[in-house]
Amino acid sequence: MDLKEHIINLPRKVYIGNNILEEINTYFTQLNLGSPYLFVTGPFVGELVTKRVLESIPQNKEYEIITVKDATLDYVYATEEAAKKIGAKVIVGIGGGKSIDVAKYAAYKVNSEFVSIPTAPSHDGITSPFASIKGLGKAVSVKAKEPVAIVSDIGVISSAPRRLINAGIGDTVGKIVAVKDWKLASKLRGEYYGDYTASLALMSAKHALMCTKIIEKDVEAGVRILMEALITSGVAMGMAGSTRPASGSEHLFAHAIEIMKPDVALHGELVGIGTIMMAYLHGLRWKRIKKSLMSVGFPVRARDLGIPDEMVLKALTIAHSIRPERYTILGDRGLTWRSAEKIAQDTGVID
Ligand SMILES: NC(=O)C1=CN([C@@H]2O[C@H](COP(=O)(O)OP(=O)(O)OC[C@H]3O[C@@H](n4cnc5c(N)ncnc54)[C@H](OP(=O)(O)O)[C@@H]3O)[C@@H](O)[C@H]2O)C=CC1
Ligand SMILES: O=C(CO)COP(=O)(O)O
Ligand SMILES: [Zn+2]
Repeated sequence: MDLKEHIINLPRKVYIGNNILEEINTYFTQLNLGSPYLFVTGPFVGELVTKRVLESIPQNKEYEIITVKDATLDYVYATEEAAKKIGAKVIVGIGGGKSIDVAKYAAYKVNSEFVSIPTAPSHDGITSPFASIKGLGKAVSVKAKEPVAIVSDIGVISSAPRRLINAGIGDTVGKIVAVKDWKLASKLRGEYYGDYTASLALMSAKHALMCTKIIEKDVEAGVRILMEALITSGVAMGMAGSTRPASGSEHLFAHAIEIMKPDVALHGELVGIGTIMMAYLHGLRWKRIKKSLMSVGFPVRARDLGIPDEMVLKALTIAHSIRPERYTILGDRGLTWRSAEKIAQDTGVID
C-alpha cells in the first residue's frame, strides 16, 4: 500500500456556549495567541457583534479592524496589506461565510494564525481549511488556513435571522448527495474513498435533518445541533484534505447558479435546492429531504429565491463542467435540457 504523507491540521480548541464572546481574551491567552490581531468582519456584523468582542480586548493589546463586503480577491489583498502593516500574528474572521473566508485565505497568504468566530450557522466553512474567493478564476473553494480555534457563541448564532439558519441546514443536508457522489466516483473511477470522513459528513447531514425537527420548538437547541454538524463537516474536509466529503453534484448546481447570478441567494439555499434534485437523480429519498426543508420554511422552489426556471435548467446542464476532475452523478457529459426539465419539474423546483 502506497501511504503518501498526509498531514491533517485540526483546530486546537472549539469553544461553544452561550455569551462566550466576551471571553475571547481568556481564550487567546490560553492558546498563547499574542497580539497584534487583525479582525475581519462585515459591515452589518461589525455593528451587531464585533464591537462587543473588541470591548473585551485589553488596552495593552494592539489590534486593527477591516470591514469586508464580499469574499473577493480585492478584499483579500486589502486584508493582507492591513495584516502586514501591523505585523498581525492572528487574523480573526467574525461573521458569515464571506468574512470568515477572506480572513482564512489572507491568514494562509501571510502565514498568520487564523481564528474563526461565526455569527451565523449558514455554511460549513467555519472549520474547513478551504475558502471560496471570487477573482481566483474558480467557482469552487481553494486551500486556505485551518482555524487554530473556533469561538461559537450560541446566543449570538441562534439570534441570526432564520434565513441564515435555514441556509446552514441546506448546506449540511447536501452531504447526503456529496457522499453518494464520492462513492460513485470510487466505484466507477477508482477514486480513493475515505469511509471515515464520509461517515463524518453523513453524520452532519443526519444532524441537520434532526435539527429541522427540533428548531421550531427550541431554536437554541436546534442551532447547537446544527453548529456541531457544521463544525464536523468542516473537520471531515480537513481530514480528507479536500472538500470531497462535503461537496458533490448538489454544490455544482449551486456554483453554476452563482456564476450566472452572483448573490441571488445564500450559498446554503442553492445547495438545498440542488440536494433535492440530485437526491432524485441518485434515487434517494428526496421527498423526505424536501419535506424536512419545507417544515422549517426553507425555500424549495427556485422562484421563491428569484431564480427564473430557465436559469435552473441552464445550471443543471452546465454543472458537470465546473469541476470535471470530480466525478458525480452528472457524469462527464452532464444533463440534456429535457432531462434537466424533467428533474426540476418532478421535484417541484420549477413549475
Ligand atoms: N470555505 C468553505 O469551505 C465554505 C465557504 N462558503 C462560502 O461562504 C459564503 C456564504 O456564507 P453566508 O454566511 O451564507 O453568507 P455571508 O457571509 O454573505 O452572510 C450573509 C449575510 O448575513 C449577515 N450576518 C451574519 N451573521 C449575522 C447575524 N448574526 N445577524 C444578522 N446578520 C448576520 C452578513 O452580514 P455582513 O454583511 O456584516 O457580513 C451578511 O450580510 C459563500 O461565499 C460561500 O461560498 C460556504 C460553505 C463552505
Ligand atoms: O461549500 C463547500 C462545502 O460546503 C465547499 O465546496 P466547494 O469546494 O465545492 O466550493
Ligand atoms: Zn457548501
